Amino acid sequence: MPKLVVNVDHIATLRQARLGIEPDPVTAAHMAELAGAEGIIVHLREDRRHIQDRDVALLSQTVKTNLHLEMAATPEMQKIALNTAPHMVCLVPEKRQELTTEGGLDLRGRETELRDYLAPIHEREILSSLFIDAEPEQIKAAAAIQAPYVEIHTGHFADATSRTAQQQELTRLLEGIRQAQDLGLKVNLGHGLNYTNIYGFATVPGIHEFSIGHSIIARAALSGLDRAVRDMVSIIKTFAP
Ligand SMILES: CC(=O)[C@@H](O)[C@H](O)COP(=O)(O)O
Ligand SMILES: NCC(=O)COP(=O)(O)O
Repeated sequence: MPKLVVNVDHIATLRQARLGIEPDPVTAAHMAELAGAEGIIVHLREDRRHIQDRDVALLSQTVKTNLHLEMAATPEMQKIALNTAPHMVCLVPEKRQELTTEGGLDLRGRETELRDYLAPIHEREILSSLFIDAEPEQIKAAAAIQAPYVEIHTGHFADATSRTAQQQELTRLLEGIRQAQDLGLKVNLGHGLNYTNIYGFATVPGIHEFSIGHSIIARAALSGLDRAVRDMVSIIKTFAP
């Protein structure tokens, strides 16, 4: 059965609105784990718009399941990853002006660079994942970089504005998932997934994890974090193994 890994970035977004101390993403992570999350994700952005270095340091000591650190492939983030030793790092693209992640990494021509970038992380026995679009060239490049996981970007599927467009995006994702699995990559899915669109993946075999943040935190704002996580866990537990 796929795991639910909860991204607590937007607990920190609310905290940073007043540059205060609450709500604390560290507390939220613990609550999410108690509610059934099998991992916690934080995206330490270069601009620190939400998750702070303090959050990553504390979470690396307090998360009982698995901590996933999303980060740009920079020397600063490599040093932080090596110092905090999360269970997994996920390399994601970043643009300061973006509202949220807009797409996957472009791996083409960067195979050697990223394989070298990940080498010290792998030496510390930290797993790695590459956040990519479901494009054949990107999936082939991910296999060449030898990161054990890919996280296939589901944002275009989530943002589709018609059923036809959503079905086209879902078909593209399913083809990408199959190609990645055929190349021996473990497949996670994430970005923009919610309590409705996630059913598109209910019968897809071999998905390792769903990385979900915004929709869970949005529901939590109205019905509480425990309920929001339990609701998503109860959906995913009905999915194909
Ligand atoms: C990579 C991804 O899709 C998200 O996990 C990422 O965290 C989105 O960035 P924000 O959390 O800043 O919206
Ligand atoms: N990598 C995707 C993630 O961690 C959460 O993305 P979202 O659900 O906040 O869009």
